[in-house]
Amino acid sequence: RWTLNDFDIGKPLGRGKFGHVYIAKEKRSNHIVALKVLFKSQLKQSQVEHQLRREVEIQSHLRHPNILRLYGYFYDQKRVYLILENAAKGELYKELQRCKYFSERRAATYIASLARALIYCHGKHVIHRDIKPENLLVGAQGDLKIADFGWSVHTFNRRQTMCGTLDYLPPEMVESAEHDASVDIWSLGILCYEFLYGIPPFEAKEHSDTYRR
Ligand SMILES: Nc1ncnc2c1ncn2[C@@H]1O[C@H](COP(=O)(O)OP(=O)(O)O)[C@@H](O)[C@H]1O
Ligand SMILES: Nc1ccc(Oc2c(Cl)cccc2Cl)nc1
Repeated sequence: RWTLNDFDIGKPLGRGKFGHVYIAKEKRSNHIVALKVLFKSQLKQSQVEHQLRREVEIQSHLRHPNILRLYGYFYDQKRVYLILENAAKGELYKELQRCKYFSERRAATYIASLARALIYCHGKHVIHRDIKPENLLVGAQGDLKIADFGWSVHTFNRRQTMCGTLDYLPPEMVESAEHDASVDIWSLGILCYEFLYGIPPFEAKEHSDTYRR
C-alpha cells in the first residue's frame, strides 16, 4: 500500500551492498524515515531474497527502543524499498573508530541497552546471530539501535547457515554445531571487550588463527 509517491526523498545516508539508503519524509505525516532501496536483480544474483523476507518479517514485528524499527516495505519493477526508522547519529562503529575505545561508563550504557534488546528478542524466540559494531546504529539521543536482522532466525527453525566475520561468532557456530540464543550473549561479550579496548579479543589475520584463539 506504500508507494514512492508517499515520500519526499532527501540526501543519501549511505551505500549498502544492494543499494542506497536515503533520508525521506512521508508526505502525509511529515514523519522522517530512512528509505533503503534494494535492487531486485542484485538480490536474485546473491540469492538473498529469502534472507530479506525473513529480515522484514522478523524486524517488522519487533517493538523495542533499542531495536531499529522497520515500518514496512514496498516494491516496483526493479527495486524493493524498506521503510526504516532513521538513526540520526549513524553508525556506532564510526564513533568507535573516531574515539579508539569507549569509557567504562559509555561501554556499560551501550551493553545494558543491548542486553535489554536481546532479552526482548530472545523472549520472542528471535536470535539476531550477527551482533557486531557495523550492525549498531545511534539515534538522535545517542541511544543504540540494533539493525540488520538479515541473519536473525526464529528459533523454531534453527539454521546452520554460516555468517560473515568470525570475530563475533561463538565456537559452536564456527563449528556449525547446534546453536541457540546464547550465541548473541557471546557476541555481547565480544562487543564489551571491543568497546573497552578498540579491537575484538580474538582478532587475527586468518580465520584459522581467530578460530584457534
Ligand atoms: N536506518 C538508518 N538510519 C540512518 N542511517 C542508515 C540507516 N540504515 C542504513 N544507514 C546508512 O546507510 C549505510 C548502508 O546501509 P546498510 O543497511 O548498512 O547496508 P548494508 O547492510 O547492505 O551494508 C549504513 O552504513 C549507514 O551509514
Ligand atoms: N514478505 C516479503 C518481504 C520482502 C520482500 O522483498 C522482495 C520483494 Cl517485495 C520482491 C522481490 C524480492 C523480494 Cl526479497 N518480499 C516479501
